[in-house]
Amino acid sequence: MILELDCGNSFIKWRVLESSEATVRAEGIAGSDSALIDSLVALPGLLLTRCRLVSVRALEETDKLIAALVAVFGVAVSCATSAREMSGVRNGYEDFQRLGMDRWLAMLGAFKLASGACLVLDFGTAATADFIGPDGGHLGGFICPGMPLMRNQLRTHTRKIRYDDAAAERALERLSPGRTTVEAVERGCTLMLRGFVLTQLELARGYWGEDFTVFLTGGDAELVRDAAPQARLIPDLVFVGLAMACPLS
Ligand SMILES: Nc1ncnc2c1ncn2[C@@H]1O[C@H](COP(=O)(O)OP(=O)(O)OP(=O)(O)O)[C@@H](O)[C@H]1O
Ligand SMILES: CC(C)(CO)[C@@H](O)C(=O)NCCC(=O)O
Ligand SMILES: [K+]
Repeated sequence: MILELDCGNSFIKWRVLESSEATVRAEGIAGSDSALIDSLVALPGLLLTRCRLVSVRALEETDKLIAALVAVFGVAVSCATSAREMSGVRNGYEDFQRLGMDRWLAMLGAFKLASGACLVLDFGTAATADFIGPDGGHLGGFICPGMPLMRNQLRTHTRKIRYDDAAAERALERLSPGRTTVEAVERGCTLMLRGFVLTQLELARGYWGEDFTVFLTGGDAELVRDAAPQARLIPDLVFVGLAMACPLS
């Protein structure tokens, strides 16, 4: 069995594939290294042979997680690393190593699935957009605060914005102007993200007319779905790219 890990800034997304790589045996989201290991240890019949991992965390943090995986499961871990070019995609950053690995892998996955120009939109801790031309050339992208950061900045820097997660979820049943604090904040931030999507779509149309594929990914992709009904919602887009960047054999 193969363990795949996407270590973001807030959560670790994980899944276990059968060795054939054809079926997902188990998957989940962990808030910490130890929570990840607990979830894995609790899986019945787990027999890991390999592990592939992508991280946007600091090197020391990532190394610590790898050491723990090696210690607990005795598994070899291969880590996705930056490249100037891979699978027909050319990194557009001035310094290619500075481009977030999650963005790079999502781009590889998207270009493979689209075989043409694509706009990749990822909604996690940060919201990101990346533009890949029909020839695989990455034009660059944008990074903005995602839903968790926008909401937490408001909570942190105001005195009267306080509410719990349950109220936040209920507030998003509609997007009409809020009549409570929680509605006003949750709906306001959601509309900001939708505005971000519309702006990116406009930019992409400027480059490629209607000839491009839009990909939505990340934990909060559902929040902006209505703003891009033509988009392909691919929650595991980073994992598609991870398998390309870290082939096992
Ligand atoms: N089961 C879940 N557990 C945790 N967060 C979830 C879950 N489902 C959806 N989310 C949403 O996903 C968001 C986090 O997104 P995601 O996990 O893609 O990114 P991340 O790991 O925090 O950050 P990064 O952008 O660095 O990948 C949170 O705002 C949360 O609302
Ligand atoms: C932008 C995030 C935080 C999105 O997860 C990540 O891709 C990252 O840390 N990137 C490094 C900076 C950059 O991509 O320019
Ligand atoms: K991400």
